[in-house]
Amino acid sequence: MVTRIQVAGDRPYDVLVGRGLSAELPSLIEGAARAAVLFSAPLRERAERVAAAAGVKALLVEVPDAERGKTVEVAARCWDELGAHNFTRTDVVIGVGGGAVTDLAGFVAASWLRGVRWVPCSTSLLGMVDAAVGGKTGVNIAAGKNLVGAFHPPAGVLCDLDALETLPADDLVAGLAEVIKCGFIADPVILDLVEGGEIDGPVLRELVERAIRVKAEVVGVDLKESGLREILNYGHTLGHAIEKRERYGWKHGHAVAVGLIFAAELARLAGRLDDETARRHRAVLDRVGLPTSYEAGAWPELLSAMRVDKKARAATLRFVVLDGLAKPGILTGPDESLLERAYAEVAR
Ligand SMILES: NC(=O)c1ccc[n+]([C@@H]2O[C@H](COP(=O)([O-])OP(=O)(O)OC[C@H]3O[C@@H](n4cnc5c(N)ncnc54)[C@H](O)[C@@H]3O)[C@@H](O)[C@H]2O)c1
Ligand SMILES: O=C(O)C(=O)C[C@@H](O)[C@H](O)[C@H](O)COP(=O)(O)O
Ligand SMILES: [Zn+2]
Repeated sequence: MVTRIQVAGDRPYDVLVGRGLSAELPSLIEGAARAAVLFSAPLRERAERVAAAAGVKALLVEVPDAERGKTVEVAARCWDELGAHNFTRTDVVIGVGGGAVTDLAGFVAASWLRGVRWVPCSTSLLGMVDAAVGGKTGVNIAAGKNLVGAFHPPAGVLCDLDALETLPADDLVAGLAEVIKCGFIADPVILDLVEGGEIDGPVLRELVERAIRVKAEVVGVDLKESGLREILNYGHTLGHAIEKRERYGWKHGHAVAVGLIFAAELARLAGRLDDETARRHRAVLDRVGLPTSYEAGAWPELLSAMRVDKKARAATLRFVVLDGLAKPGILTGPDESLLERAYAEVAR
């Protein structure tokens, strides 16, 4: 069974969730003569199958794995490959991999000839529920996470659940951080499911579909993050600062997990969130094995890294917080002392 979740916008597209989805690819890239298939080493076999299923001349482009591939230098190498093979505006870019590869593939597509079509074939939980949906593409630079990029929605998204069978357990857990984020900002049934028992088979599929629906609803009305879309950044202000401090060696989902607890404590200390909902953050993240603390001495460096967060306006930091379960809002310009007290709750 294939589930289709539509994402609205100027050019609406579908996110397909199911098994063995390669046969859906040709209809998404109709009119293309060539496809560049970007992948990293662990996904070579899958990328070769996707390339064969595309039904057009395919150029396989291997990129470094995980965050090592999400750089300007790797993007430039991809541009050179497209140039060497005379890729034109009717050709397409396909990303086969987790969020890092699809963010890179989307960025290469957004920037090549000022924008060509692209399709993420997402292979990680985090990629399916978040990175592949919504058209945020980009790379990291020394100054911070995802600081160079473009909004460039895909032609369609393939979430082949078969891929999750080879996903390392640690990466499945990392993906749950974004699923749980969706539970807190919009769909508490997600939290009930995660708290309820084993996360496999039909429960995993339900979680994937529910989280995609949360994201699709939001990006369908606010592609460029002029308001509502900011809620998807819940937990990311501190999360991205941790990733930068770790030189992108921490998994994104792990950093977001710590960031979610920080944001919950911030809201609780600001008098906006009740104790029980704040406590639930730690409990649910802990339950699935996500990290819930970070180095105490890192605070000054993290505070400075948060200043390049995309939600900041001039010198004013802004945080997504909750005013209750599934009631996201913005906390603007909190005192440094409040931020420090919230950090003390995650510091070890
Ligand atoms: N664009 C967005 O809206 C958005 C949203 C959320 C996250 N992101 C980005 O996504 C990235 C994180 O994505 P991620 O958690 O998928 O990490 P990732 O892409 O680094 O993948 C994690 C690891 O899993 C491996 N892997 C992926 N699928 C596999 C499979 N099926 N079988 C075996 N190995 C597999 C990868 O090769 C990698 O080693 C971050 O860069 C983050 O910033 C972007
Ligand atoms: O799609 C969004 O919008 C999000 O904020 C989703 C996040 O999970 C994701 O990590 C995103 O890449 C962060 O975006 P950024 O603009 O803060 O870099
Ligand atoms: Zn994220």
